[in-house]
Amino acid sequence: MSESPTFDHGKVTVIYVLGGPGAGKGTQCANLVKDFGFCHLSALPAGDLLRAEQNREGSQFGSLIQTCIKEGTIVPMEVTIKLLDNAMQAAMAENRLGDGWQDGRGRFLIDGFPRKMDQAVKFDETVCLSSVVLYFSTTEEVLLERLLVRGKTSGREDDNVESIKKRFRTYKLDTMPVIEYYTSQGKVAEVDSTGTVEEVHALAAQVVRDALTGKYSQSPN
Ligand SMILES: Nc1ncnc2c1ncn2[C@@H]1O[C@H](COP(=O)(O)OP(=O)(O)OP(=O)(O)O)[C@@H](O)[C@H]1O
Ligand SMILES: O=c1ccn([C@@H]2O[C@H](COP(=O)(O)O)[C@@H](O)[C@H]2O)c(=O)[nH]1
Repeated sequence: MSESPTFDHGKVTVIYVLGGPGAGKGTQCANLVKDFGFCHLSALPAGDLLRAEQNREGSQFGSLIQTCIKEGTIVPMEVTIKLLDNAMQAAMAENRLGDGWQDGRGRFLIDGFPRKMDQAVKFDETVCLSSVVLYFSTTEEVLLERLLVRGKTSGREDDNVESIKKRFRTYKLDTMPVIEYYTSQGKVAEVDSTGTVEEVHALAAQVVRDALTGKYSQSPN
């Protein structure tokens, strides 16, 4: 028997944001939230939620998350989906004002998720059916260069050549099939993220505008 989702996708718009490690997902999500206004759009970075859980005193998942992040592997879906579901419920409970947040409505950019097919299917079924995947594509050379620059100041345990290679492998093995799956459903909007932050932003903003006006769903939010 299938569970009914926590959120009605006719009221809650979920935009998954995918792309290789260092493609610019976090940078673009932050700019999109600024652009569309905090009241209109909320960004939930899955990796940040996992890092916060890793550092939370008493977390039973701390060392599991730490190992997965260092090894570039995917944390078991139950952990990540629960964190995202909780974060979405907390955002909805804030009773935000503004377009898209009245009467049980909400709009979320879920950054860096789903990374694996099992997560994609489970989240769509049990939390909220997604509207579209905003997919940032570029070359591995560009990704590597950006990550090594970020690694000079990020303090992230996985911004080093060894972990980056593992993350690239996981991306190809686990995440590309997710992108292919949603492509076959006509739900992927690909944005070339090789250009400047501003150039990429202009393209991504159009995808979000389209998603918020119902281009990718039957019931506009
Ligand atoms: N268009 C761009 N041009 C040049 N540098 C960029 C661009 N977009 C992002 N960056 C830089 O590249 C690095 C990676 O960007 P960001 O953290 O947004 O990527 P990400 O896709 O969220 O990465 P991860 O999946 O590893 O969390 C950052 O240092 C960021 O400042
Ligand atoms: O859905 C997810 C998202 C992330 N992870 C793990 O976190 C790291 C870092 O993620 P970033 O998006 O680059 O911040 C990633 O390599 C995975 O190990 C995950 O398991 N599931």
